[in-house]
Amino acid sequence: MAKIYYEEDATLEPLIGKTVAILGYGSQGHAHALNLRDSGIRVVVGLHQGSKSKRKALEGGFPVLEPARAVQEADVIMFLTPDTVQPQIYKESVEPYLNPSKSLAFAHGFNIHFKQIVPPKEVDVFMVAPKGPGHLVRWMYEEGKGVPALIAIYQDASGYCKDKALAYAKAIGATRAGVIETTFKEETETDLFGEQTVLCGGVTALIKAGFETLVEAGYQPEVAYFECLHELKLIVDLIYQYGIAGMRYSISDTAKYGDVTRGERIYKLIKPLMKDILSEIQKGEFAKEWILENQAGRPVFNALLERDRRHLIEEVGEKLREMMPWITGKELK
Ligand SMILES: NC(=O)C1=CN([C@@H]2O[C@H](COP(=O)(O)OP(=O)(O)OC[C@H]3O[C@@H](n4cnc5c(N)ncnc54)[C@H](OP(=O)(O)O)[C@@H]3O)[C@@H](O)[C@H]2O)C=CC1
Ligand SMILES: CC(=O)[C@](C)(O)C(=O)O
Repeated sequence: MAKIYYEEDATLEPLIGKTVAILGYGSQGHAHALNLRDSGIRVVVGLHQGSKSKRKALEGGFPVLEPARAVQEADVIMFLTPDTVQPQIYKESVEPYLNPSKSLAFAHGFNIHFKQIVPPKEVDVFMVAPKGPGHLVRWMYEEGKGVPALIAIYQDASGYCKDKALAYAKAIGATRAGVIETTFKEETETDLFGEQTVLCGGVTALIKAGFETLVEAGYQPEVAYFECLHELKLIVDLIYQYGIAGMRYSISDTAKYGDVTRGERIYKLIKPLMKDILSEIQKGEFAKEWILENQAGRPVFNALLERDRRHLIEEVGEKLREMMPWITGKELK
């Protein structure tokens, strides 16, 4: 089993007195910047001209600079912009100002693993990848807790790159929950797989298919919503806290029997598809498709998101959302 690093395994020392440039101030960016600063680390935010996030970063009390200026001021440069714009930012605003005293950091390994960014050998390159949405990274930190994270060391020119990565993980609260060391390859491939087949893509497919099956069979959309979305959180909360066995302890015997029989049929159908999707990721086919999609201006991305935005489940959700047990009762902003 992998070693898990906790608070006592990490020290902030490698970052004390240093400046971290957070490039981007979105889901992860705002959380890292606020948590780092609350942990006593100096933070500057790098945002592009006309950034919609600038107001929020200024309201957060951060110095907001052009990316190149932020990089020149920083000892650690953390890329928290969309993955698809990182190579251009690197070329234009980071690479010209690199020297052995600076470190590059990422929250996802995509651009390093797929060679969209190839750093010079003389700089440290590490990853601190929270295994959860950015807003939870901040909310959990504020509650004295943390979101677990993965760390990876791609280049250790200084000889103490891992100490820097653990210090960064500690500063954003991840060592409160636990940190596991991985590689850029393993994080990239497992993260892409998980978000496509189990988390976002997988669970949305299950919810939509279930909801549509019931509605098309003539049941009320509100009832279908409760069965296929609302209650999902409650069941997943049980799994999160007590495991699958714990969830099964709490549900009825009737539900358990349906789970282990009909669930088995679904499992057998989807596992071969999951293996195909993992293969596409490992061969770089997904990465190539996503890079080309962005070069073309995201036509498929925008069309499919708009299609889902108009889905009946969204309309019903708007009507029933206030009945949902909020994760934290906070507003996504
Ligand atoms: N979302 C998540 O929970 C997780 C994300 N990650 C990784 O974290 C990184 C950031 O993702 P995420 O937080 O979701 O990103 P978001 O889309 O939420 O935020 C992107 C931020 O980058 C800014 N930005 C866009 N273009 C530029 C630019 N050229 N220069 C500077 N800033 C720019 C945006 O500003 P504006 O809004 O004005 O465009 C915005 O503030 C990615 O590598 C992602 O894979 C890892 C784990 C989880
Ligand atoms: C939240 C998270 O880790 C994801 C789903 O992989 C992402 O947003 O990139």
